Amino acid sequence: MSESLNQPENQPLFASEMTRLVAAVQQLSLARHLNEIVEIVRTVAREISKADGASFVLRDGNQCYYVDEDAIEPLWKGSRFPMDACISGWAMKRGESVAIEDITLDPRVPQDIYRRTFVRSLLTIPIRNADALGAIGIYWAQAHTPSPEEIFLLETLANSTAMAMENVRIHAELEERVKQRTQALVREIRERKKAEEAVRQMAISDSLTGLLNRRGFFLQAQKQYELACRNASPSILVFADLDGLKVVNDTYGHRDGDQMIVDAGAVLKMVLRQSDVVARVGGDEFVVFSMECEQPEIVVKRIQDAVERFNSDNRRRYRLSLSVGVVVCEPDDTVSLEKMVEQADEAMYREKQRRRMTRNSGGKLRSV
Ligand SMILES: Nc1nc2c(ncn2[C@@H]2O[C@H](COP(=O)(O)OP(=O)(O)OP(=O)(O)O)[C@@H](O)[C@H]2O)c(=O)[nH]1
Repeated sequence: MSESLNQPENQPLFASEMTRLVAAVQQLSLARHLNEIVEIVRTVAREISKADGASFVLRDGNQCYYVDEDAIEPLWKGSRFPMDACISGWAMKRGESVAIEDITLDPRVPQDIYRRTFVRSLLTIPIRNADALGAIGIYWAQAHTPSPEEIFLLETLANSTAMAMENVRIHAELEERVKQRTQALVREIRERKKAEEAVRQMAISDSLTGLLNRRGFFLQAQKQYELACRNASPSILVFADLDGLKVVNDTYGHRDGDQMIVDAGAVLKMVLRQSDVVARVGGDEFVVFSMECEQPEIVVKRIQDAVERFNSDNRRRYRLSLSVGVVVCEPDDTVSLEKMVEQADEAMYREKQRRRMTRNSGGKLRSV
């Protein structure tokens, strides 16, 4: 501290400005963004020095960026000057405050930049930690030589500013890290959920047809069956089995056999309602649970008509043929879904036998 700070006549003035500075330092310690710091510093710098203007300058690479100002007339807000071409750059580079009573007489001052301003005297205080961060510029319209107290107060303000800027940088870095970690976690959770859903789908799906498999069928149909029982409404269970798949496999190969299974699944899916639960429950066996109860004969006819349409619309090496059994499920939850699948299977089997007999007796039902 310089000698003049101890002089009694300076104490009252110094005390009120010190109080203002302490308040500013507290505010700076709480600042979380650079613009808060800029606002505090440019205002307090002018108040403490009773100056006609104060500006906040940031070092931006090799340039001095005049971020903001508080002055009786506009100065250079928003402008950038090379470090070597302005007094803030000079102060930043040397880490020294510069006081100039008459700017017109100082060769370091770029006259063309100052000529159109009110500035007659100036004081520039660098803001630094290990590196130059910026500067505080204070300007007077009349000739003024800043006192050591003024310089001391403004240098203290500059030091607190450097600390506040470092806090803001660390805070922003932490915030960014938290943000990135949070985004990574959200991505991880989303991907895990997707993977879990894919595994769940795989566990209940038939990979060849994309229909539900046996497990998926019982999971979904059971829910619908319970709902139908609660609503006391009958539903239906369809069991369909391909005719002659073995012959197709043996004659044309398994690729055609697979295609026949896929075709059968597609026909069933097309014929039935969106809400019906359709599954492939065995090699060439399909089941359907429908909450829309219809006469079994009508359901069978709809399926057989669709099979016929398929055969006439598609040029496959085989003819699609399905034996279909249908049971009506009364809303009686003492009868299990498994039991009803069994009953529909038996109905299908009877139908298959009937078709076989028809075929053997010269009927036209030919699957290949
Ligand atoms: N291509 C293919 N064949 C399968 C698949 N799963 C089972 N099969 C075959 O399907 C045939 C089923 O034989 P069967 O139960 O006698 O059925 P079918 O030949 O349709 O005879 P019917 O039902 O009596 O008309 C067997 O030869 C199985 O090997 C599959 O995923 N792809």
